[in-house]
Amino acid sequence: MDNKKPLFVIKIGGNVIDNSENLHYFLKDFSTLPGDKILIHGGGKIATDLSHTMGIEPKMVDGRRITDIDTLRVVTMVYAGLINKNIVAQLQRYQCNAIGLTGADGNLIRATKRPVKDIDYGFVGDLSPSSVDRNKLDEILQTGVVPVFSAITHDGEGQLLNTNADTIASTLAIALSSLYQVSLVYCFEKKGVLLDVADDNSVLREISSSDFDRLKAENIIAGGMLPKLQNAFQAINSGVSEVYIGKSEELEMLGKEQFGTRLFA
Ligand SMILES: Nc1ncnc2c1ncn2[C@@H]1O[C@H](COP(=O)(O)OP(=O)(O)O)[C@@H](O)[C@H]1O
Ligand SMILES: CC(=O)N[C@@H](CCC(=O)OP(=O)(O)O)C(=O)O
Repeated sequence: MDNKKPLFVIKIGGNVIDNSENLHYFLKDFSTLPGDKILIHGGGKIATDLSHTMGIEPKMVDGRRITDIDTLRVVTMVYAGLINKNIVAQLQRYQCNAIGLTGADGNLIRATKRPVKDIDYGFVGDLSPSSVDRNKLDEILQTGVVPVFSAITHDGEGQLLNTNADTIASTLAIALSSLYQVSLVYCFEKKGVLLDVADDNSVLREISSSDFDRLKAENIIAGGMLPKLQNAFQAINSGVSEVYIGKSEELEMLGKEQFGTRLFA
């Protein structure tokens, strides 16, 4: 029997954040989840829209943003400022005492600038489980305050780095799995991993890593779902107790009814 305390590590994606009604609905449900919890948010869609407005052409390769110095300024303003502080304020409104963080705050997540190979991603951070100061994060959790992480980390040498929010969520979940019984939940705008991406009723209730390989080969899983599932399977294979992917507006079903897609090793 696992007698570790339960912990929810929940990630919310950019398409939900872009819709204030859906975001508020999600935050209300998030605030009522019992026990310890951490929220990680993206915001890629808003950063892309603002980049266009500012005359900076966004460039994505394999789901990762090429982050030159101007783009780093935009994503820091958008993720660590605008979105992070709005989410924290909304959570306070629902009596959920939250604290907004980047990886630089409290030196909680230290990343490594992605090495230049075929592609120079610029100021993009890569993570490993040792990137996370799990004891410091545990101290924050024990105060009862809910950490809310944006997609910004640092390298310990004064450089901020743009870091994929799905990867931050799985890395935090893995790092904390030695202290907690972690449920990692990816919330986005669809009902789960779908057999037909245009049909919200085609949810696959369970997928294993061999199903993932097959669905990838058949092109049923594509785009942003590929890195999300890679991160999610890494978590399930590295000590995280359970991993779900589902719709942000259905979070209240978690632990009560069937929520989204559950992953199996
Ligand atoms: N089989 C699939 N089931 C669900 N979504 C899929 C599938 N294949 C591709 N996708 C796409 O993946 C997207 C989710 O990835 P992404 O946009 O990175 O998520 P997030 O909003 O959490 O950052 C969905 O909006 C959908 O268009
Ligand atoms: C390096 C990198 O790609 N970082 C991501 C971070 C934000 C993110 O992950 O947002 P979503 O969850 O909304 O996609 C980006 O700038 O798009």
